[in-house]
Amino acid sequence: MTDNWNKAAETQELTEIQRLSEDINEIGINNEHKPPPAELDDNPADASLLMKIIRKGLIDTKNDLDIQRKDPNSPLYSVKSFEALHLKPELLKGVYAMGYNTPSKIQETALPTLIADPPQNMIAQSQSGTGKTAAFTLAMLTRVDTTKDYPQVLCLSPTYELAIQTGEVAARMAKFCPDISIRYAVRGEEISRGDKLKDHVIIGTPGKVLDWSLKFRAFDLSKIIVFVLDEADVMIAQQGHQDQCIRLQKHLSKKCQMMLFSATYEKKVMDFAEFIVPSPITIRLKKEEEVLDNIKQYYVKCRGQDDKYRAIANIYGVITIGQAIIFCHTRKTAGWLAGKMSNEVGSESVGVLSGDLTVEQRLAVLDRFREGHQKCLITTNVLSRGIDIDQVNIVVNFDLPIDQQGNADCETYLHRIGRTGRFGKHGIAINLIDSEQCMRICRDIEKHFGKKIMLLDAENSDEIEKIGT
Ligand SMILES: Nc1ncnc2c1ncn2[C@@H]1O[C@H](COP(=O)(O)OP(=O)(O)OP(=O)(O)O)[C@@H](O)[C@H]1O
Repeated sequence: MTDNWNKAAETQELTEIQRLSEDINEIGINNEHKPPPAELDDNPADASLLMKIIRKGLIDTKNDLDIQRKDPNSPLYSVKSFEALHLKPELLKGVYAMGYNTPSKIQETALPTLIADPPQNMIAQSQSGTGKTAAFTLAMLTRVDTTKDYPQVLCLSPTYELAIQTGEVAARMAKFCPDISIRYAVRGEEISRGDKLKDHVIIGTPGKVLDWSLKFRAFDLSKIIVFVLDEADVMIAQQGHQDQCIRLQKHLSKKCQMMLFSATYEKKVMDFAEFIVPSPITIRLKKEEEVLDNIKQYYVKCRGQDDKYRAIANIYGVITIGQAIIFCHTRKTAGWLAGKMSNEVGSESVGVLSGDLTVEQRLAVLDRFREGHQKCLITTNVLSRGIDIDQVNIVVNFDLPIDQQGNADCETYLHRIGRTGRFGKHGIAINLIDSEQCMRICRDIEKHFGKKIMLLDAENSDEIEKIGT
């Protein structure tokens, strides 16, 4: 009886929620002639329903995106259309075929400069998930001369997965440019001695590109007219990558246009970038702009590893999680956590991606997650940068990111939490804290970005419910 009553009440409530959500979507923000839904503010019952709508994510996210696009402080703000950016008609068609209607701030700001003549070097910073890939990819494709059959554009990424993802974006953008040929230079792709590449665009990781260009002489670096470093700060700051990138850069012609993109640049990295890139145009964010407002950050106090696991289980039990990425410090912890979670929810729902897998295994895990077969991906820093999966609404730092000295690694933190809240979506970042030292690191991160990381009691389901997106 009580069950039926509850069900009836639930159905009525859902109908109410749907009605209200339709009203809100209908009013929309595009329709400036209609008055705001004042009655929602006035009626407390409606107001609590509104909260539920927001929590259930029933409001059309398109409207939310539109709101952000009209806010000059948002990284999605733009005043121009893609047409006004003077892209080639085939690329414009590609952009629209991808469902992009208007450019983001970084696209609007960077693209006109990147495709103008004479070519200019650029070091650009924009928050995670704000469309940097499209910005540099469109610039790369614009520069290709298909009457010449040799590599002209070289784009380097720090990881295999990111190179593949960028290549896929470039291929989709170039859908209406059938003459442009793109080649991946990543582990698993092989060429033979004596091969001469005819592809216009090479996208790969530094080691493989070095092999193909300098060892196999499969293409001539001095003929490259555009050189892109994605995740540029890590490419020029991390020892291994730095040596490789600088070796490659030495063989480029003086006229080669250099484009460096990232969401983060530590001061000394930016200084170094400005030193190695001749006369760059620099697009920088202020420190307080780096963390996106659409990602809410929390910390949970835990008593050890098992307690951290329980916190995740509690959160899972209460809020609707589209997909989650959980970052661990080591492969060992990732494996341990995956084992525990698999026991509880079944191994088919949990993926683990760490550096000990083969590239084929890594790609297969990522594909399964991207296609939504797995709801939760447990990983290490290998996946902290660039990976773009729309449905990820929670990032958990099972272990906070630290540098080699054991201090807060603020850049990695920003990239990790940026796996959620892509292109204006709402996201949640949860940091699990199990020691004084961890708490100190959390505070350092908070101070560094000047954005509050709020305490969340993972034993309190009402509190957890409030943070749900
Ligand atoms: N103009 C646009 N309109 C709509 N969606 C867009 C637009 N530009 C990019 N996107 C989408 O936004 C998402 C994030 O873009 P992208 O991966 O390029 O971000 P990013 O700035 O490179 O992030 P990160 O710093 O994490 O590498 C992608 O899913 C992309 O398809």
